[in-house]
Amino acid sequence: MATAPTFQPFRLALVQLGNIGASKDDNLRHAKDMLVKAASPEDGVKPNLIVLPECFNSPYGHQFFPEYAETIGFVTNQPYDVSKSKSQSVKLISETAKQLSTWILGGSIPEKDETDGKVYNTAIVFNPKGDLVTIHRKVHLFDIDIPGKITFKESTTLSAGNTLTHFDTEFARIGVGICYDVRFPEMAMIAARRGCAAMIYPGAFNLTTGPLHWELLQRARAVDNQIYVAMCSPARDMNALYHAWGHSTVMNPMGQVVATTEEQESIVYADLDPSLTTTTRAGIPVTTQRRFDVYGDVSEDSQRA
Ligand SMILES: O=C(O)CCC(=O)C(=O)O
Repeated sequence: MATAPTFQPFRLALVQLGNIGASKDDNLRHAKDMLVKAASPEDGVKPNLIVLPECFNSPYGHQFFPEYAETIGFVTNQPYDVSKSKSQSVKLISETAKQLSTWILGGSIPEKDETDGKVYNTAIVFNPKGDLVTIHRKVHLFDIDIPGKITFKESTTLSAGNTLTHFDTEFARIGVGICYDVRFPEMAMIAARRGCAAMIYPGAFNLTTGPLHWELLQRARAVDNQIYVAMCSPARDMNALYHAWGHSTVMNPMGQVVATTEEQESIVYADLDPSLTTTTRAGIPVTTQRRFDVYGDVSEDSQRA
């Protein structure tokens, strides 16, 4: 894998999007309006990277995924022509990234792959020219059953992705996961060991696991790996079938909350600082104290990134 770009200071914005309803056109229009708003904070410092939440163009629920799914047709290491894309969401977020001249991690959308007929939960990443640089298909599907609290089975209609995803910007290498992926420490561990400055997870926790684990998991991934970790949720809508936790958050490599919010629609800004990563790693040097003679290095055996 190529050497990671040097981590430079950069500004991240998380759009905790509200009003995600049945109309995809309305959802996309509102996502665009909020991206435009996020690009113009009050202090005038435009974010380098703006993130949307999981499933920003459709209601969240396995029954909705096939109906809202779009064909993207992205193949790693092959040129992708957005103007010929069949995906309405890809076209719109691409156009917005270009208009704002900023990176956009377009949360996730239900994606139908025409070659295998399967539906995935897929994040889409655009550079400031509007090119689709990579996609990430959720690797760990959200299948849980906590009796009397929450039962959810994404695998009813979704298939799992099989690759890890990192992308290089002019300011850092960034790792991508989606929501439930945050529970699997290997993904963040591999990303950190391959030079990612941050792991970003569009996500939509709920009112049971949100208060229990949302912040804890981000804190854990950040402290384990001494990286920044961010999660971007939809706003909570008590009229929707799924009640998202909200609380989009950015955690620093010391495991401290840099920026967060409550459950309503909002935009969270954070300035990511490479010198904090450096001092964290120098002060608590776990990155050089690992005992790979006693246990394996999971980043060595994972080829797919
Ligand atoms: O892990 C959790 O508790 C929630 C995960 C989730 O909502 C998701 O993967 O969409």
